[in-house]
Amino acid sequence: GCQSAPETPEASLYQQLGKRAGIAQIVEDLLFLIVDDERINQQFKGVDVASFHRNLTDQLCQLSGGPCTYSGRGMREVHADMAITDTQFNALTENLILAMEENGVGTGAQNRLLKRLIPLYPDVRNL
Ligand code: HEM
Repeated sequence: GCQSAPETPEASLYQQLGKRAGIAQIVEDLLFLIVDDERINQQFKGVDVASFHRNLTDQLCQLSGGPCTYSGRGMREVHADMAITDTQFNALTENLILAMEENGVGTGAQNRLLKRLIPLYPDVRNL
């Protein structure tokens, strides 16, 4: 096969997202999209934006193989009382994709990140 790439896939996804600074920008743009999205913005009323931004950035950084440690709460615990619907889950995913598009992340890298988020789905939906 063509296994000549020296980096691990994890390190390369982190690079493709623009390292922690790039991920922080994606999360900032995601926050603006969330605020404008009537399907989900009511869920975010009263949220500590700075801490949400830091924790989500660390989580995506760690998930993409970067040198970050997520120090927020567990996904099930955080989202348990929100009664998040499939429509809302998909709306957030759509906004994340848009935020990645806005930051020039390629489709392949987008899909690799989404693939790593899929295992969190049952926790976020409290299923
Ligand atoms: C794969 C999907 C998701 C991931 C990876 C994710 C990740 C996170 C993370 C890392 C935090 C911060 C936790 C902390 O500060 O301790 C958080 C908080 C939050 N999430 Fe999600 N989330 C997802 C889906 C959703 C959806 C679909 C909604 C609602 C539409 C949502 C609403 C919230 C809200 C409102 C908070 C703030 C909670 C608080 O600070 O009290 N999340 N999420």
